[in-house]
Amino acid sequence: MAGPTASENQNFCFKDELDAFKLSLSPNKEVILEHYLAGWSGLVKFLNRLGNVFGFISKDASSKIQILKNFLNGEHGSEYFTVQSMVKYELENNLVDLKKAGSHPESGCRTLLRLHRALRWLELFLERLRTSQEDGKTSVMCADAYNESLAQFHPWVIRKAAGLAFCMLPGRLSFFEAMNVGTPDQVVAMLGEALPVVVEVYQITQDLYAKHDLLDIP
Ligand SMILES: CCCCCCCCCCCCC/C=C/[C@@H](O)[C@H](COP(=O)(O)O)NC(=O)CCCCCCCCCCCCCCC
Repeated sequence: MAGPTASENQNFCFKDELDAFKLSLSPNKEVILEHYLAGWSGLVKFLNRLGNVFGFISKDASSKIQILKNFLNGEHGSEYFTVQSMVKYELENNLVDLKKAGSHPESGCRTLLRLHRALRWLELFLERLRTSQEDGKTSVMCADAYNESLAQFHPWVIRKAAGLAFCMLPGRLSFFEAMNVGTPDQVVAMLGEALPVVVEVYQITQDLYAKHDLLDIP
């Protein structure tokens, strides 16, 4: 795998990507979709830098980001300003398949739920990275975080493919370097600052989805 060139590095810093999640929190603690999606796009950009073996993961994430962007830029875009307004709008207008896939297989609510579940994986993985020792293995941290979160929603074949892809992750130091944040200590400090934001965005969305009984939509 060829590493990123210096000029690519100038355009990328993992901290910026996580900052988008901070921006996604409105003053009254709603989640602004545009910034939430920018956060995800940044993560996908990072994943693409790690190599082609993660292509099937980044493709799926990108297509979900795109579905939501299309709503945001579409005729009813203003209804999609926050995750809260999206849920209200789609539910009030019967735009969500709540029990089984029907006429709205790609609603904003179900699409965002997939990313939301992945955000929990991100939280667990980043926390493991943050507290890892020098000899820690990113592949193990990633697999443990996945098994504790997203895996329960995936069929066997996806779990298998994901497990194989995790083995191709670079070691802890190269991984930190790819983040382009600075020394390992600086990466750890940045993660310590960024993680509470990811946790908060996750929790707000989780509570909202639980309140509307949306956590299991197909
Ligand atoms: C750094 C290693 C990255 C590993 C990413 C871990 C998550 C593994 C997810 C495997 C997903 C495989 C692709 C297919 C998924 C879909 O079946 C499934 C269900 O969708 P459906 O209901 O429409 O069918 N989709 C999903 O669950 C959504 C997955 C979204 C994954 C987003 C992953 C973005 C990764 C960003 C990596 C950033 C790493 C940063 C660390 C410092």
